[in-house]
Amino acid sequence: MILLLGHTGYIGSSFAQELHRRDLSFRGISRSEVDYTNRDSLISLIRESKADFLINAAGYSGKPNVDACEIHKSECLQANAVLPGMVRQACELTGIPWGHVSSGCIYTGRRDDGNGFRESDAPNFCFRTNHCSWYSGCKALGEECLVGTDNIYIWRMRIPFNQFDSPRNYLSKLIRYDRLLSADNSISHVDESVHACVESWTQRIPTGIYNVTNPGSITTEQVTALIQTHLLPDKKFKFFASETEFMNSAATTPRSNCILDSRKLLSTGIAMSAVEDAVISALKHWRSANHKKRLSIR
Ligand SMILES: NC(=O)C1=CN([C@@H]2O[C@H](COP(=O)(O)OP(=O)(O)OC[C@H]3O[C@@H](n4cnc5c(N)ncnc54)[C@H](OP(=O)(O)O)[C@@H]3O)[C@@H](O)[C@H]2O)C=CC1
Ligand SMILES: Cc1cn([C@H]2C[C@H](O)[C@@H](COP(=O)(O)OP(=O)(O)O[C@H]3O[C@@H](C)C(=O)[C@@H](O)[C@H]3O)O2)c(=O)[nH]c1=O
Repeated sequence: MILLLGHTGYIGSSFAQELHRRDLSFRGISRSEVDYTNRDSLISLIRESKADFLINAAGYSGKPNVDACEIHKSECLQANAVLPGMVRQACELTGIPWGHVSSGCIYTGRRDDGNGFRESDAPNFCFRTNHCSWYSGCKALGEECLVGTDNIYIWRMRIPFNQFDSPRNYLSKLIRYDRLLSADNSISHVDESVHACVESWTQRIPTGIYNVTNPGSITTEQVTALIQTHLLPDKKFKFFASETEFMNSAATTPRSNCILDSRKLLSTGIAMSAVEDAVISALKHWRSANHKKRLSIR
């Protein structure tokens, strides 16, 4: 039996669907039902439910985006840095393995050799290095609280998207933002990523950190061109002249635009589609928010 923390969230609900689709026995837990942020409550829950795996998809990601984490600093710190360390204690004391949803947003740019960041590379967009966002700093701290843990999968996703129009979907965001930042990013098709995370447990691949992004990277301009080709041929996109202009007019905190190397996951036999193919697939199967009519442009 799998315990799923944060099943009401954007990423957590995708895990719930994937577990349901596979007919795997699981129980989604919400803080309103059991306060899993309390270590003893979580330990009791693990013991009573006889769980043999736990997925932590709970966290504070900010709505509509990470700018909100600059205002709600204590919630972000508690949910992204303190909670993982507390879940670690509960899982270690009860002896169950677990998976933690982390973020590739603890990096910026690419490695000095031009390649994507590997799982073994130290974060370079965190409180220990440069000027990072509060969110990214807290996510990196959360991973620090897990150093030395056995029996854990740390799944790093980035900028989720899929075929369902939603305020959290990267494709929906690009369609709706007034102006766009030019960037090159590794991104995660949510359904494929969650499938890969669950697969890592069902196949019992070696535990550790995994970058769970679609192989490769994609620029904002490439994504908008694909949106025009496959969904909205008449849509015009406007871009910021620079990151400075983006920061001055649309954002309060810097964004982590970065490239991750996802070959470690692939080496275990778990494959995700190339990033451009994943974006095209989402656009070809696009479903508007009410799942009935196609997204209308302003
Ligand atoms: N969305 C994204 O772009 C990405 C998210 N992630 C990570 O995935 C995890 C989930 O994010 P996402 O699904 O976007 O977040 P959501 O806000 O959609 O859901 C998070 C869930 O976490 C639970 N939660 C526990 N503590 C808190 C708290 N203090 N404040 C708010 N919610 C809390 C809530 O469930 P309940 O109240 O039912 O217990 C909530 O539904 C986070 O760790 C995030 O860092 C990683 C990469 C990308
Ligand atoms: C606000 C804004 C962002 N962008 C760009 C910046 C960035 O490249 C991309 C996404 O930025 P947003 O601010 O929408 O999303 P952001 O909150 O930065 O998204 C991040 O959330 C956390 C939870 C994660 O873990 C990350 O993986 C990532 O998904 O869109 C624009 O082009 N125009 C805008 O007006």
